[in-house]
Amino acid sequence: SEQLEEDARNFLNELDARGSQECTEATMSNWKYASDITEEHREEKAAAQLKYAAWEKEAWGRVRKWNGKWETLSDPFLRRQFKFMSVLGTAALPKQDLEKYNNLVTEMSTIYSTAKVCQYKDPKSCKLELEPDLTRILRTSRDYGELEHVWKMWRYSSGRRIRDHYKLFVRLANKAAKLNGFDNMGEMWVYPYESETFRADLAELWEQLKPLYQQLHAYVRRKLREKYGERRISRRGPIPAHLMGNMWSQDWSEVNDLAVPFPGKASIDGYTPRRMFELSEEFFASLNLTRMPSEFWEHSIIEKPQGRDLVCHASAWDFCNGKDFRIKQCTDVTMSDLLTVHHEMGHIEYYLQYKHLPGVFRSGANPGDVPHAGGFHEAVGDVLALSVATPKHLQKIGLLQEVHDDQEEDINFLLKMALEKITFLPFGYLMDLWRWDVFSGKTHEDNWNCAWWDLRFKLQGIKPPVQRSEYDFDPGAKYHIPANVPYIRYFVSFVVQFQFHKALCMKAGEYDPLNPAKPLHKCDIYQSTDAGNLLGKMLQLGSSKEWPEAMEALTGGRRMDASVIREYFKPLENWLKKDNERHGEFVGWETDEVLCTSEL
Ligand SMILES: O=C(CCC(O)(O)[C@H](Cc1ccccc1)NC(=O)c1ccccc1)N[C@@H](Cc1ccccc1)C(=O)O
Ligand SMILES: [Zn+2]
Repeated sequence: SEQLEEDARNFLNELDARGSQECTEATMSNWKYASDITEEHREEKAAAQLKYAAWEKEAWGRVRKWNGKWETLSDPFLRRQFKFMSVLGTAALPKQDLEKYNNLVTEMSTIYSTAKVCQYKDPKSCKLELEPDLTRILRTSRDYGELEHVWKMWRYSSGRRIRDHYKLFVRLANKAAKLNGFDNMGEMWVYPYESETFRADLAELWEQLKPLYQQLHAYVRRKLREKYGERRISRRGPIPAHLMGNMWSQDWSEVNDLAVPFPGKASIDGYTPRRMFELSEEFFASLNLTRMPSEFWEHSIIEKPQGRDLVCHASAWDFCNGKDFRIKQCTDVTMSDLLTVHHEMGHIEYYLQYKHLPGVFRSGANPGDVPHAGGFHEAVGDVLALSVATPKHLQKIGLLQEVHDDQEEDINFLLKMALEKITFLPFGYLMDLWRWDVFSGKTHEDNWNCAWWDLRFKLQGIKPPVQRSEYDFDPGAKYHIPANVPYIRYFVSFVVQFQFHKALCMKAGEYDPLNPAKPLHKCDIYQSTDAGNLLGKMLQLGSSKEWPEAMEALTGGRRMDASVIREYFKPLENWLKKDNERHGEFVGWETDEVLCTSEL
């Protein structure tokens, strides 16, 4: 009835106004702790989280009174708000359990963010931190022993120390999931993807992408064998995990110099973090998207503050008041961090584009909210970075001197992109494959670490440089596990970002499937307001529409489609096949080594 619609609209508006206020308060306390880890800030954050949970419970109780009525509303925009607000989340836990749950996540995240490691050459000096120290060593050192030391000691100082916290966390997480009507927390995490076939679709995407990954793996293994010798890198075995230039072997682009036969690297020396952020803002503005508000520049933390502990892992924050948006990032002046800058700015741009929507359609950065269409949020900045990374664009902005537009440079460029994008796929997939199995009980806590290395071997074709056991907890050495941030969103993003890129490139006239002079990997959408307007229209939807509908608005398609990323890398795939054949490389990996012993 008209009256019911009217009452529902008023009811939701009132909840939304109060919810934004509560959200602002809670986010501020969360920010203060994440940017300055002190006991006082920890207590304040804990209290604010309980206060926010009390509000969520009150709102949920009032929404329930509409059960049986809201389903009959004719406006889908209203129905969808009720649908989202009907799932309470972890606030469903009894107060003591919720307090314990929150404290465990904060404690695990703090152990991770404050972990220190001793120098390889000087065991008495133990002040090395993940950012920037260990990240730099992993990226620049080619000393096998030093890399092994850093890889092992990081896991000793982070993952191993949170194993027991994680046991209790899993129990409480599953208790919360059951109180929400889910079998376990893994089911609650995939619910926002609103698709019965979501997990099957992911498995199919990986099957379609595995052949390309295996070709790349075989090529890189040969290059690393040539560098470190046959004894360390066997012809048919998995690659030792500490040699890929990244602490988690999730991005191999830093071994680019070993893998890519030619120099000609772009350099960002002489830049400052502020310039890096302004460069990114410039790109968004060139697309007729929104520039950063003044509060952003005023309150963001874009360089690591000295003299205090903080969570350095990058994040983008929405303070729920339509004005205050911030990034916290311990920016290092490197090309890799320039990509992270675009990634974080993409989150902020999404916030800015959908800030007019009701709060329930604005997915937040808080790990608590499982953002709907999480994969899109993770893709926005990366889509722009696909244009920025092209030699054509890097030369345009003065980050690359000479550009010769030939086949050699093409393969060179595609190899670097594959070392960043293709090598990530198995990692992006296995992170939650492992966690879903842990939440469902399929992987028992006595086998956590060896189940992790089974997946790391099976999907990534890597092995630990030193044997592991169940005294270790290597998943805990990756931020998103102690911080309880779901990860499948990144796998989704790495697939859909190429679908978005293709649609925007066509709109910008930069890509033409019938014109070999305009292949997808050479496209740069910079300054295309047509492309920007199309992207903006999708961003303004937030999660007010189901994600296939949002995708259709941009790409015309409704499914995740691996054929686009395969098309982008086609020239490289052909080149790798030929090169691996020419060298008689074995494609794939096998081992009879025991990577992890399950004795406790
Ligand atoms: O973790 C990140 C970047 C941090 C973030 O922007 O995804 C951040 C993670 C986070 C931090 C604190 C609480 C929750 C999530 N996510 C956000 O800031 C965020 C999340 C959802 C909505 C809006 C912002 N990237 C992943 C994967 C990745 C993505 C892109 C390139 C390379 C690698 C990684 O580093 O392993
Ligand atoms: Zn992100």
